[in-house]
Formats: sequence, structure tokens, C-alpha cells
Amino acid sequence: MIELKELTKTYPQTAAPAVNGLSLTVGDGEVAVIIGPSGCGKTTTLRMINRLIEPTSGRILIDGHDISDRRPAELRRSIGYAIQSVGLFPHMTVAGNIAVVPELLGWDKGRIGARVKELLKLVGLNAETHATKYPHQLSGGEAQRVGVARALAADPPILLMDEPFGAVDTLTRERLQNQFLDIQRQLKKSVILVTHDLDEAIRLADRIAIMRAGKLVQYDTPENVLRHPADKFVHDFVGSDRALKRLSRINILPFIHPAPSVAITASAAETAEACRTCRWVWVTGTDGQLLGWLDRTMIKPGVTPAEVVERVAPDDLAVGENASFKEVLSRMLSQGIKNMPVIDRGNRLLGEIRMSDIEKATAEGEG
Ligand SMILES: Nc1ncnc2c1ncn2[C@@H]1O[C@H](COP(=O)(O)OP(=O)(O)OP(=O)(O)O)[C@@H](O)[C@H]1O
Repeated sequence: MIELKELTKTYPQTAAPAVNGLSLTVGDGEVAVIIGPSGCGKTTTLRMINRLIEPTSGRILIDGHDISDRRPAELRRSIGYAIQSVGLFPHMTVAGNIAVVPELLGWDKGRIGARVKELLKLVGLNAETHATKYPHQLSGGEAQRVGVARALAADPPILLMDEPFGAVDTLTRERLQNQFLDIQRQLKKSVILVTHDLDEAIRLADRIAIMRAGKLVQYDTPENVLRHPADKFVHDFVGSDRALKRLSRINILPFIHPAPSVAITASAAETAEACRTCRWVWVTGTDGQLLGWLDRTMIKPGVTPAEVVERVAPDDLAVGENASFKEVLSRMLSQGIKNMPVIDRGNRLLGEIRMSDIEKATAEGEG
């Protein structure tokens, strides 16, 4: 458990405190997201937790122990830290970057090598192809993933993340967020994450801390922040599209329907049967992986799926099982489709979400 108690930081030569009497508690395995306008004290708060900044007054307790009693370097090795600019060492390979803390902790080479591989897999990167690359050879999203892998390297119970998905495009950010949720479900770290992005806060947080000018204005679940903003500031900050924002909290899994599909190897007769009642049919490969789709009007007697399939990369066509309704809705609108296929991590077709499910999900969210 992390407890911030009446935490205040006043920088030299400044009149107003950057952080002012902040108290909040983050339970084990919880994700707390700090959000607020630029300059409200988010980063200062985060950096006090790993003692990169010392508070002017107040205390920080981790599992009941005051962190001011611990050596900063030792404390930092027990807290993962991922930042927006990633902060990877440019002259070190990906593997070298991830190994920094384990090496400081004196792990042997075999253990470090195995850990690097395990972490690259965890964050969705290929160990064979990525371990030996240098940071400048990575895309923005890959670099962010390596940053997260490095923060997790020594399996710290606490993870501090400062805009960890900030510098990438929207689609990549959504994927990184989904992956973060996936990892968090497995690892159950206590996470404090700073963001500018309200959608990200709503999607990832167990509790959102809204700050204004160094003070905590509201600390509550995303649902309560959306439904019961503490004051006009939070109300305005949250904005008018609160119903839409709630969609990003609703997971699609319970709503997935079986999807009409046909194997690429199917005969013409089987294809005709599959298309009898459906206009659009998904086409799958031998392991059930999604390959593309076909439109009933393409099916002429004697024609097989292999001849007419519209092949599309699974990521461009479908959403992952961790997606939220908000992501599904925005993908439906941008792709102009009413049925969105859902795939598992192996790109296998799990089913589909229909436009009408969004209405159902919203109604349930209202309940
Ligand atoms: N080293 C410093 N010396 C003096 N003032 C500072 C220092 N670092 C931050 N500040 C000031 O403290 C306040 C809080 O800064 P902080 O970086 O914590 O805010 P933030 O909410 O993370 O901002 P942003 O969203 O823009 O990153 C700001 O007014 C900032 O100008």
C-alpha cells in the first residue's frame, strides 16, 4: 500500500506550492491515475514517491514504512519507473536497457537473459528480432513497450508511470493501453500513472486523482468521477460527453456473439450455406485465425472463399478481446461497419460485436 500524507512541495523561489497538502492511498494491486491541467503538480507528486524530488513537508509510506528512512538508490530499485520520453539509453541495445536494474541487483547472466526474453514477450515484442536492436531502430510504440519492460525488469511491486503512452498515435496508444490492462491483470502491481488524457484515465484507473493547482480535488472511481463530479471544475474537466466516456469502461467480452464465418478451405456448397442468412461472412484460416471477409454478393455458384476473400490484416479489421466499447464504436464509425469482429491474441476469430450491443452496454452502464 502506498500512502501520501499531507504531502507538500514548494520549489525554491516560488510563492505557491507545486503540491499542496496532498493525501491519498493506493491499495495493493490498484491503478491510481493522476490527472489535471498542465502544471498542477502531477509529475512532482510522482517523483516524490521515488525520491527524485524531496517533499517540503508531509510523508510517504510504503507498506507502513516511511520512505525517507530508505536510501534513495535502494528505494528506486524496488519501484519501476516508466516515462513518456522513454529514457532508453541510446548506446545500449533493447536487451541491455531492460537489464539495467537486474544488473545493478547482481543477477547472473542466465537469469537476466531469461528475464529479458520473458519481458519482451509480455509487452508483445519478438525477443529474437528486438533484443539486439538499438533505441533509434524502434518505432515510438515499440520504444514505449521497451520502457515498460524495463520498468518491470526486477519485478518491483510498485510501478510509477509518467505519460507512458503519451508520444504515440491514437491507435497505438489504445493498443498499448489494452496491453497494459492485460499485463496488470496478470501482475497486479500497485501503479500510479500520470496522464493528460482523460480517456486514458477512465480506461485504466481503479481510481482517478484529479488535481488542480497542487491540490487534490477528487479521488474516486472513474464511474463516480463521471457520474458525481465533486465540483464545477471536475464537471467541466470531465466534459459534456460523459456517456461516451463511460463506454471506455465497459469491456466487450460479455457481449461477444458467435460470428458467421467460413473456412478459407470450404467448398462452394459450404460457402453458399454460410452466406444464406448473412450478408457479410468472416473468412478464417486453418487455425481459426481471421483472414478477411466476403460479401454474399460475391458468391456465385461454384465459387470458393479462397477465390473471392477480401484479405485484410487482422489488426486493421478486428479488435482484441480487451477492447472497450468506445474503441469498438470508433472503429465501427471509421471503418463504416456495423459488425466488428473480435480476435484473441493469436488472431483467432472469437466472435463479433454488433452496433446494437453498444446501446445495450450503455443502458447497463446507466443501471
Ligand atoms: N524544478 C522546478 N523548479 C521550480 N518550479 C518547478 C520545478 N519543477 C516544476 N515546477 C513547477 O511546479 C508546478 C508543478 O509542476 P509539475 O511538473 O509537477 O506539473 P504537471 O502537472 O506534471 O505538469 P505537466 O502536465 O505540464 O507535465 C509547475 O508550476 C511547475 O512550473
